[in-house]
Amino acid sequence: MHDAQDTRPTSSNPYMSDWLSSMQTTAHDSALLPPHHGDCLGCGPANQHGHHLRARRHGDGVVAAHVFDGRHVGAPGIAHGGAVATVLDDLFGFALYVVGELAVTRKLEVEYLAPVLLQTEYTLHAEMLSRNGRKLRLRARVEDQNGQVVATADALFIVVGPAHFTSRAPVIQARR
Ligand SMILES: CCCCCCCCCCCC(=O)SCCNC(=O)CCNC(=O)[C@H](O)C(C)(C)COP(=O)(O)OP(=O)(O)OC[C@H]1O[C@@H](n2cnc3c(N)ncnc32)[C@H](O)[C@@H]1OP(=O)(O)O
Repeated sequence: MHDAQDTRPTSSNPYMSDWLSSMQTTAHDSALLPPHHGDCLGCGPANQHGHHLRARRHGDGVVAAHVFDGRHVGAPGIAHGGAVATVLDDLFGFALYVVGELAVTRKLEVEYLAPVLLQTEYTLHAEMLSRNGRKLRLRARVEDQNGQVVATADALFIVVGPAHFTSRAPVIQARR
Protein backbone atom coordinates (compact mmCIF):
# COMPACT_ATOMS: atom_id res chain seq x y z
CA MET A 1 0.00 0.00 0.00
CA HIS A 2 1.35 3.41 -0.90
CA ASP A 3 1.73 6.30 1.52
CA ALA A 4 0.76 9.23 -0.71
CA GLN A 5 -2.06 10.31 1.60
CA ASP A 6 0.07 10.26 4.75
CA THR A 7 0.34 13.85 5.92
CA ARG A 8 1.41 13.15 9.50
CA PRO A 9 3.98 15.53 10.99
CA THR A 10 7.52 14.72 9.99
CA SER A 11 10.00 12.82 12.12
CA SER A 12 11.76 14.53 15.03
CA ASN A 13 15.00 13.45 13.36
CA PRO A 14 16.50 16.83 12.27
CA TYR A 15 18.10 15.35 9.17
CA MET A 16 14.73 14.21 7.87
CA SER A 17 12.88 17.28 9.12
CA ASP A 18 15.18 19.59 7.20
CA TRP A 19 14.84 17.46 4.14
CA LEU A 20 11.07 17.35 4.22
CA SER A 21 10.63 21.02 5.01
CA SER A 22 12.90 21.99 2.13
CA MET A 23 10.87 19.75 -0.15
CA GLN A 24 7.78 21.75 0.67
CA THR A 25 9.34 25.02 -0.46
CA THR A 26 7.63 27.06 -3.10
CA ALA A 27 9.45 29.90 -4.78
CA HIS A 28 8.97 32.77 -7.21
CA ASP A 29 10.39 32.71 -10.70
CA SER A 30 14.22 32.59 -10.91
CA ALA A 31 14.58 32.01 -7.17
CA LEU A 32 17.37 29.63 -6.19
CA LEU A 33 15.74 26.46 -4.89
CA PRO A 34 17.08 24.82 -1.70
CA PRO A 35 19.00 21.54 -1.81
CA HIS A 36 16.95 18.47 -0.98
CA HIS A 37 19.20 18.10 2.06
CA GLY A 38 22.80 18.85 2.92
CA ASP A 39 24.15 15.42 2.02
CA CYS A 40 22.15 14.83 -1.16
CA LEU A 41 24.40 13.32 -3.84
CA GLY A 42 22.90 15.58 -6.47
CA CYS A 43 22.71 18.91 -4.67
CA GLY A 44 23.85 18.69 -1.05
CA PRO A 45 26.53 21.27 -0.23
CA ALA A 46 28.01 19.01 2.48
CA ASN A 47 28.53 16.01 0.21
CA GLN A 48 32.16 16.16 -0.93
CA HIS A 49 31.50 13.50 -3.55
CA GLY A 50 28.34 15.21 -4.80
CA HIS A 51 27.48 17.37 -7.79
CA HIS A 52 26.39 20.45 -5.84
CA LEU A 53 23.67 21.11 -8.39
CA ARG A 54 21.97 24.49 -7.98
CA ALA A 55 18.66 25.04 -9.74
CA ARG A 56 16.26 27.90 -10.15
CA ARG A 57 12.58 28.01 -10.86
CA HIS A 58 11.88 29.05 -14.45
CA GLY A 59 8.20 29.38 -15.29
CA ASP A 60 6.61 25.98 -14.74
CA GLY A 61 9.98 24.26 -14.75
CA VAL A 62 13.52 24.61 -13.45
CA VAL A 63 16.84 25.59 -14.96
CA ALA A 64 20.42 25.01 -13.81
CA ALA A 65 23.93 25.82 -14.99
CA HIS A 66 26.20 22.90 -14.28
CA VAL A 67 29.85 21.88 -14.73
CA PHE A 68 31.00 18.26 -14.33
CA ASP A 69 34.49 17.90 -12.88
CA GLY A 70 37.23 15.30 -12.57
CA ARG A 71 35.34 13.35 -9.89
CA HIS A 72 32.71 12.48 -12.50
CA VAL A 73 34.95 11.30 -15.32
CA GLY A 74 34.06 8.32 -17.47
CA ALA A 75 36.06 8.26 -20.68
CA PRO A 76 38.94 10.74 -20.44
CA GLY A 77 37.60 14.28 -20.53
CA ILE A 78 34.00 13.11 -20.68
CA ALA A 79 31.45 12.88 -17.87
CA HIS A 80 30.42 9.39 -16.81
CA GLY A 81 26.93 8.53 -18.03
CA GLY A 82 25.89 7.62 -14.51
CA ALA A 83 26.99 11.04 -13.31
CA VAL A 84 24.88 12.70 -15.98
CA ALA A 85 21.91 10.52 -15.00
CA THR A 86 22.41 11.44 -11.34
CA VAL A 87 22.30 15.14 -12.10
CA LEU A 88 19.23 14.77 -14.33
CA ASP A 89 17.45 12.72 -11.66
CA ASP A 90 18.24 15.37 -9.09
CA LEU A 91 17.09 18.13 -11.44
CA PHE A 92 13.74 16.35 -11.59
CA GLY A 93 13.79 16.46 -7.80
CA PHE A 94 14.04 20.25 -8.08
CA ALA A 95 11.17 20.32 -10.60
CA LEU A 96 9.02 18.70 -7.93
CA TYR A 97 9.29 21.90 -5.88
CA VAL A 98 7.40 23.63 -8.70
CA VAL A 99 4.95 20.75 -9.06
CA GLY A 100 4.44 20.94 -5.29
CA GLU A 101 4.46 17.21 -4.63
CA LEU A 102 6.66 14.73 -2.82
CA ALA A 103 7.57 12.09 -5.37
CA VAL A 104 10.31 9.58 -6.17
CA THR A 105 11.78 8.24 -9.36
CA ARG A 106 10.18 5.03 -10.63
CA LYS A 107 11.70 5.11 -14.11
CA LEU A 108 14.46 7.19 -15.64
CA GLU A 109 15.44 7.03 -19.30
CA VAL A 110 18.45 9.01 -20.47
CA GLU A 111 19.47 9.54 -24.07
CA TYR A 112 23.10 10.52 -24.53
CA LEU A 113 23.20 12.47 -27.79
CA ALA A 114 26.75 13.81 -27.59
CA PRO A 115 29.60 13.60 -25.06
CA VAL A 116 29.15 15.75 -21.99
CA LEU A 117 32.55 17.32 -21.45
CA LEU A 118 34.24 17.96 -18.11
CA GLN A 119 34.98 21.53 -17.00
CA THR A 120 32.38 22.81 -19.45
CA GLU A 121 29.24 24.66 -18.51
CA TYR A 122 25.92 23.21 -19.58
CA THR A 123 22.39 24.50 -19.16
CA LEU A 124 19.86 22.02 -17.83
CA HIS A 125 16.09 22.35 -18.07
CA ALA A 126 13.35 20.19 -16.58
CA GLU A 127 9.58 20.35 -16.40
CA MET A 128 6.56 18.17 -15.83
CA LEU A 129 4.79 17.08 -19.02
CA SER A 130 1.69 15.48 -17.55
CA ARG A 131 0.10 14.04 -14.46
CA ASN A 132 -2.21 11.04 -14.13
CA GLY A 133 -3.11 10.33 -10.52
CA ARG A 134 0.14 9.66 -8.66
CA LYS A 135 2.11 9.34 -11.91
CA LEU A 136 4.13 12.35 -12.98
CA ARG A 137 5.81 12.41 -16.37
CA LEU A 138 8.81 14.72 -16.51
CA ARG A 139 11.31 15.63 -19.20
CA ALA A 140 14.74 17.24 -19.06
CA ARG A 141 17.45 18.30 -21.46
CA VAL A 142 21.10 19.29 -21.27
CA GLU A 143 22.29 22.00 -23.67
CA ASP A 144 25.80 23.13 -24.46
CA GLN A 145 26.71 26.79 -24.78
CA ASN A 146 25.72 26.76 -28.46
CA GLY A 147 22.26 25.51 -27.60
CA GLN A 148 22.94 21.99 -28.87
CA VAL A 149 21.08 19.37 -26.87
CA VAL A 150 23.62 16.78 -25.71
CA ALA A 151 21.36 14.68 -23.46
CA THR A 152 17.69 14.27 -22.67
CA ALA A 153 15.82 12.41 -19.95
CA ASP A 154 12.27 11.18 -19.53
CA ALA A 155 11.12 10.11 -16.13
CA LEU A 156 8.17 8.64 -14.33
CA PHE A 157 7.90 9.88 -10.75
CA ILE A 158 5.35 8.53 -8.29
CA VAL A 159 3.82 10.78 -5.66
CA VAL A 160 4.48 9.56 -2.12
CA GLY A 161 3.78 10.84 1.37
CA PRO A 162 6.33 11.90 4.01
CA ALA A 163 6.28 8.41 5.53
CA HIS A 164 8.10 7.13 2.43
CA PHE A 165 11.14 8.99 3.78
CA THR A 166 10.62 9.12 7.53
CA SER A 167 10.07 5.38 7.90
CA ARG A 168 13.59 4.80 6.55
CA ALA A 169 15.37 7.61 8.36
CA PRO A 170 17.05 5.48 11.08
CA VAL A 171 18.66 3.32 8.38
CA ILE A 172 19.93 6.41 6.58
CA GLN A 173 21.36 7.79 9.83
CA ALA A 174 23.10 4.55 10.74
CA ARG A 175 24.98 4.45 7.45
CA ARG A 176 26.30 8.02 7.53
C1 LIG B 1 9.23 18.86 -3.70
C2 LIG B 1 9.63 17.38 -3.49
C3 LIG B 1 11.09 17.07 -3.69
C4 LIG B 1 11.42 15.59 -3.57
C5 LIG B 1 12.84 15.37 -3.95
C6 LIG B 1 13.37 14.03 -3.54
C7 LIG B 1 14.89 13.96 -3.76
C8 LIG B 1 15.21 13.93 -5.22
C9 LIG B 1 16.27 12.93 -5.55
C10 LIG B 1 16.13 12.53 -6.97
C11 LIG B 1 15.04 11.50 -7.10
C12 LIG B 1 15.49 10.19 -6.56
O1 LIG B 1 16.60 9.78 -6.68
S1 LIG B 1 14.30 9.25 -5.79
C13 LIG B 1 15.18 7.80 -5.24
C14 LIG B 1 15.11 6.64 -6.26
N1 LIG B 1 13.76 6.09 -6.30
C15 LIG B 1 13.33 5.26 -5.32
O2 LIG B 1 14.02 4.94 -4.32
C16 LIG B 1 11.92 4.74 -5.48
C17 LIG B 1 11.86 3.24 -5.18
N2 LIG B 1 10.51 2.75 -5.54
C18 LIG B 1 9.51 2.81 -4.66
O3 LIG B 1 9.66 3.13 -3.47
C19 LIG B 1 8.15 2.39 -5.17
O4 LIG B 1 8.26 1.58 -6.33
C20 LIG B 1 7.29 3.65 -5.51
C21 LIG B 1 6.98 4.43 -4.22
C22 LIG B 1 7.97 4.55 -6.55
C23 LIG B 1 5.96 3.17 -6.13
O5 LIG B 1 5.46 2.10 -5.37
P1 LIG B 1 3.88 2.02 -5.12
O6 LIG B 1 3.46 3.15 -4.26
O7 LIG B 1 3.62 0.63 -4.61
O8 LIG B 1 3.23 2.27 -6.53
P2 LIG B 1 2.84 1.24 -7.70
O9 LIG B 1 1.43 0.82 -7.45
O10 LIG B 1 3.86 0.20 -7.92
O11 LIG B 1 2.85 2.23 -8.96
C24 LIG B 1 2.12 3.46 -8.92
C25 LIG B 1 1.46 3.65 -10.29
O12 LIG B 1 2.52 3.76 -11.26
C26 LIG B 1 2.34 2.77 -12.29
N3 LIG B 1 3.65 2.37 -12.76
C27 LIG B 1 4.67 1.83 -12.05
N4 LIG B 1 5.72 1.63 -12.81
C28 LIG B 1 5.41 2.07 -14.04
C29 LIG B 1 6.09 2.12 -15.28
N5 LIG B 1 7.38 1.71 -15.39
N6 LIG B 1 5.44 2.65 -16.35
C30 LIG B 1 4.14 3.06 -16.24
N7 LIG B 1 3.46 3.06 -15.08
C31 LIG B 1 4.05 2.53 -14.01
C32 LIG B 1 1.55 1.66 -11.61
O13 LIG B 1 0.85 0.89 -12.56
C33 LIG B 1 0.59 2.48 -10.74
O14 LIG B 1 -0.42 3.00 -11.56
P3 LIG B 1 -1.91 3.26 -11.05
O15 LIG B 1 -2.40 1.96 -10.53
O16 LIG B 1 -1.77 4.31 -9.92
O17 LIG B 1 -2.63 3.80 -12.23
